Amino acid sequence: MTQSTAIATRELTKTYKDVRALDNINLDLEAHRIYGLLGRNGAGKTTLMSILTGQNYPDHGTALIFGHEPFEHDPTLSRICFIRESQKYPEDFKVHQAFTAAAMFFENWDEQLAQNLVQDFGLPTKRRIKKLSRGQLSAVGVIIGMASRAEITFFDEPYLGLDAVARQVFYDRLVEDFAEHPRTIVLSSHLIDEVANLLEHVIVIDKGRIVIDADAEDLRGAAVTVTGEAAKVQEFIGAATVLHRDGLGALSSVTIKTQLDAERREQAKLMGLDLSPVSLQQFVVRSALSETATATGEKTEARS
Ligand SMILES: Nc1ncnc2c1ncn2[C@@H]1O[C@H](COP(=O)(O)OP(=O)(O)OP(=O)(O)O)[C@@H](O)[C@H]1O
Repeated sequence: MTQSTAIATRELTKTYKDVRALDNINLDLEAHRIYGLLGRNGAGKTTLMSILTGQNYPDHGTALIFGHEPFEHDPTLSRICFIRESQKYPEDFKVHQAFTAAAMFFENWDEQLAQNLVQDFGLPTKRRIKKLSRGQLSAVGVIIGMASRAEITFFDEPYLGLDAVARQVFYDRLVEDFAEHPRTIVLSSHLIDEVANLLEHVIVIDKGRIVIDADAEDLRGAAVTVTGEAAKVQEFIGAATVLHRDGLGALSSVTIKTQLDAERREQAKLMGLDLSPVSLQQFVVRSALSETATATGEKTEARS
């Protein structure tokens, strides 16, 4: 753990009866970066975030936030904001009362930012929270998460019900505000391509295990899809790791995990092969599936 480590976990494990929700999680998250926590339904994202925010505790292992275990540790908890998909507010609270309560709790609260976001989202602040639409409720969480300016902010799929325009407002404002006020953001999302440009680092969890923990920049261009005559595709890819394989008659399209240099690209061209980039979403989906297949003894090639 270094000075700039915001979150460190070692052998973090959590089991619910017969479900191993987290299995030996070892992570180091640096301060002042935007992390994507990605994974399928039930992968363990919420469990991990709830332990990191002191709302749950592990069976085994440690989770340190700025060097402290967060569970019932108020000085640490006051540095964290956790916005969940199913965020609960006190019964009968109006929107502006939720903001007032948040302003009292978070010492870096920025009221002007909150007001600007209220305008951006067109949120009726005098309405009772229980009367809000699903998207408006998400907007309340997004505003609290951003205006809190907490040193670590967790957004657990905060966009439920937000339309495409509102989601884009969220992403744009987050990037703008982060540039002026760097902090650690952990964003869990299923909409990987939508958030891809925001993320500096990507953590993918599958069945409670970390399957990818890498800088987003390294993942862009970490795979390529080669399409063309099946025999030539096979000759070109050689022993590269195959993430996905599709075939139609004599044609095949194979996604391989590799960075191609100019020479290899030229070679593909001379062989009449097409090269297409792989989006972060495709890469994550393919890699997670191939990791799962490896772990269960299946052959990736058999999964086309
Ligand atoms: N309180 C609980 N009791 C029993 N099982 C639980 C409990 N909370 C979570 N689980 C199980 O632990 C696993 C991980 O759940 P978790 O909510 O962390 O996943 P997730 O990645 O956040 O999923 P989603 O994307 O669907 O929200 C799942 O199999 C889930 O059913």
